[in-house]
Amino acid sequence: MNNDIERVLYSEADIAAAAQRIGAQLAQDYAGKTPILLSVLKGAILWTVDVMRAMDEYAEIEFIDVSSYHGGVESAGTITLRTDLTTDVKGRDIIILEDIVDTGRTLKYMVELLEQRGAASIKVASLLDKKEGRVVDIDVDYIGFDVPNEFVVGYGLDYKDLYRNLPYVGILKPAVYTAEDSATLNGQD
Ligand SMILES: O=P(O)(O)OC[C@H]1O[C@H](OP(=O)(O)OP(=O)(O)O)[C@H](O)[C@@H]1O
Ligand code: HPA
Repeated sequence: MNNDIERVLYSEADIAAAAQRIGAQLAQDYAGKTPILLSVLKGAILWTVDVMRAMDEYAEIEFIDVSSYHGGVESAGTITLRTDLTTDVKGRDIIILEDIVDTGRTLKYMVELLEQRGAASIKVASLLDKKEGRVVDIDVDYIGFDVPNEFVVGYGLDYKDLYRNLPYVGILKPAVYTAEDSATLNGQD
């Protein structure tokens, strides 16, 4: 699996430090508020457990499962709500936990959904912010790293549902997806 990575961008230690930094900042900013940490599955799983453990403040943890990449390297442009959250967010302070904000479509969808449901406040804490990928106008409030415009995997981020279990974030060798995509096109997959 490591052989498929062109270059490591953020090591396990880099990511741990970012989670500590953001967890501590959230504890300070949300003191006495008991926010909901809303983890966006599946990509944000590792980021969620690391940030929540670094946040020394009362908080509830919820999950929502949305997808637009369907395992590939391009956003489908439409968001599929696979599993909704069951908690009432009306009047609550929400912190969306994301692994990456790229085109911004997933985040925009999430913010609109939470606004419609009457959330009191909505902020986002993302491990990665790929600003060059943006196609909708939306900002990230708490950023782990500004990531270059490359397709990255690891620490929750996937290609075809693989690589999420790498402890670091790295650039996937383009040969991995170009080879697989052309195999698919040729009916070999
Ligand atoms: O800013 P965007 O272009 O919308 O991309 C960001 C979203 O893409 C990934 O999810 P994906 O659809 O791959 O689902 P997954 O988390 O289950 O892998 C990632 O976890 C974000 O939620
Ligand atoms: O660079 C990425 N890698 C994995 N998943 C993603 N979802 C949006 N951008 C990416």
